[in-house]
Amino acid sequence: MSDAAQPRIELYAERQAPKRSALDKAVLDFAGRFRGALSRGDMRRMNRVVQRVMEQEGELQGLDAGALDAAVHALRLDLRRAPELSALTDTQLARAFGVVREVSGRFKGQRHRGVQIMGAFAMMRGRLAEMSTGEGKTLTATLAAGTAALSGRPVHVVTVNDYLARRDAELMTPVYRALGLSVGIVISGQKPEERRAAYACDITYCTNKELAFDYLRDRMVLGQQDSNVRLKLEGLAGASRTRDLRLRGLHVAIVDEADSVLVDEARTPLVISENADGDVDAAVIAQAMELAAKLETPRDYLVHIDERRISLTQAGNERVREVAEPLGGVWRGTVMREELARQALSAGLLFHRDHQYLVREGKVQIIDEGTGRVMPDRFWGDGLHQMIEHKEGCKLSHRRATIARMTYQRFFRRYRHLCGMSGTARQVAGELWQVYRLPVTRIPTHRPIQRVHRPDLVTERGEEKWRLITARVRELHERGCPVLIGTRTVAASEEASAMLTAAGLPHRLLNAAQDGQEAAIVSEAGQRGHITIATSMAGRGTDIELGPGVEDLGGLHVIMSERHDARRVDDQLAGRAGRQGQKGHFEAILSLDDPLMEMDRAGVLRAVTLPLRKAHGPLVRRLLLKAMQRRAERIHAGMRRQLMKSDEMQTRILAFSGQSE
Ligand SMILES: Nc1ncnc2c1ncn2[C@@H]1O[C@H](COP(=O)(O)OP(=O)(O)OP(=O)(O)O)[C@@H](O)[C@H]1O
Repeated sequence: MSDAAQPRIELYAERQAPKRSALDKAVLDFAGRFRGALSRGDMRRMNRVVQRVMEQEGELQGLDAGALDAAVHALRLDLRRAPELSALTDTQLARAFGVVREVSGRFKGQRHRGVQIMGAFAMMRGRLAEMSTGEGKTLTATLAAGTAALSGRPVHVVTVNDYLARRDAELMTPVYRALGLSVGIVISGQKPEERRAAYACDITYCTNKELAFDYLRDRMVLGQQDSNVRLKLEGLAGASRTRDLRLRGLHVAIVDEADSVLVDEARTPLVISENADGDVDAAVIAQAMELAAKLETPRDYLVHIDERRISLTQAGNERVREVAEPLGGVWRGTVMREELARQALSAGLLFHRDHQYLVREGKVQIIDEGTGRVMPDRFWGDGLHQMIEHKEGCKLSHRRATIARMTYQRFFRRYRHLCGMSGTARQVAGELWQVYRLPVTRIPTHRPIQRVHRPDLVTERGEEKWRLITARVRELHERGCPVLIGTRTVAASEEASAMLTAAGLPHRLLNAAQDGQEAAIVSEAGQRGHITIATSMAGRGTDIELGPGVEDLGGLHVIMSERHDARRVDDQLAGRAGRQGQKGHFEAILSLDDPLMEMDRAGVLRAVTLPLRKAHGPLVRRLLLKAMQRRAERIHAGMRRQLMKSDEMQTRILAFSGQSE
């Protein structure tokens, strides 16, 4: 790329949060309600860009290889003049999309469709393009990533797991290479030099987790100040400190599965910890667990299942003091002993094997409840991990100390240009605007959706539910229809597998395994006669191709056996059927025994609605479960707000002591 003009990009660029008054913020939050829907004018502009791209098709297809290269070169020179991505005009975008589309047609055999051009246009305008599952988001990203990279800005294409990062990068590399752009991949297990080399490429495909942690490590090198200013001030370009940096700043992020990355993952803070000096005091852990066994609910403590929290009552505090104070040591401090008691109660009551964690090779490994995947490198803090290890009879792991911490919310807000794609973002549009100032724009589908949604079936009891599911699966299987059964947790998928095995129905079970294997199994789920069980999130982002003759049988049949805490995850599961205008069926077979009903802690709603359920049956049961799901969504949104608040507060406090990031 030495032939092109030097891009005028900043060293380690990132956006500084604008200082706004509370009133300004409130006005902006309010205005956001109207930002998602495109105005008629915006719509006209978007359609005009699509039209202009299509109009160039003849001219561009007529170019020979040399002439197309020259067109790419001219485009690059033109795009590099823009001081900001947002300054690119519609005419420039239309030309860029036209050229990238032609290159994609020649080197990949796929020309972007009108709706994909719309999605890319929305992203170049700093929006989140909501495109239904199966609409080809991977290809859509090439228009935006290619254009942004040709303008000289480092682009990060962010996705949810290693498998997808690698797969998407490899799939699209022919297009980028033909545009003269280099592509890097950042996934887990890579060394710092490999990462640095990948981030030095024009376009880097990476997972949100690796990216955010690499940034966090860079911040530890750079310290607190505005990094760009600091680099300039200290004249560090080329000096040793920049050599330690991994990224080149936060210029452009294109986030795939954006609701999962920006909203769901945002519930967990990013923490870099290291093995701390000294072992965990095994005696204290054992004492805490013994103490917890002596406490009784509701006298001593209350369990808040929905918020996953335990609180001690006045009597409980007193009891803890009585039992623990004589033990001496850490037990003498009131705050400490109450915290230990709460943690020990949580370890026993809120964290369950095969739900929140697995025990593998004598180690407690956390399960990501959203994806059902195991996260071997994560640990619960404040002694909780060790208490669970104690409970399971495992060897206690090392004590860990936090050395840096931040949230995804804070991280992604720092991008100069943030945009994304998702099949399901509308339900969290308010939050995406409030947190990231990212409006959601709905893009129409390429072909009309043919998926049939059957009404939910809700039984009173779990056993009845599984009987119905097994019967339905058998009926479909006998006709040769492929069936995909979605469960919420690993444990539930195993239960489902046991049921089907008992019923003599051959199936493939997919949970918490490797992403690559998962994707392979999910992608085969559309073959005639296949039965597949998967946790709701497994295989997200993988295409399910229908086998020969399967469309005539009604396409893939998806059965949801449990509602997830968020409607979006259910919608993702439904979207596995009827992709790209193909035929497909979706139905939910649920029960009032499902864990979602735990939200109804004391069973009040259940008791109140019992006569109604008797009189009106299924409808009331259906509404009851929906109400619980809304409640779960509200609680989780509250937890994310709380995390953001505490993150902001901590930044303010730590900024004084110079420890944050
Ligand atoms: N313009 C196109 N021409 C031909 N085939 C296309 C085009 N765009 C996408 N496809 C094909 O459509 C299929 C679905 O694409 P992809 O998996 O990217 O969808 P998606 O929107 O990411 O789905 P999900 O929301 O489930 O992640 C792929 O097989 C892809 O090759």
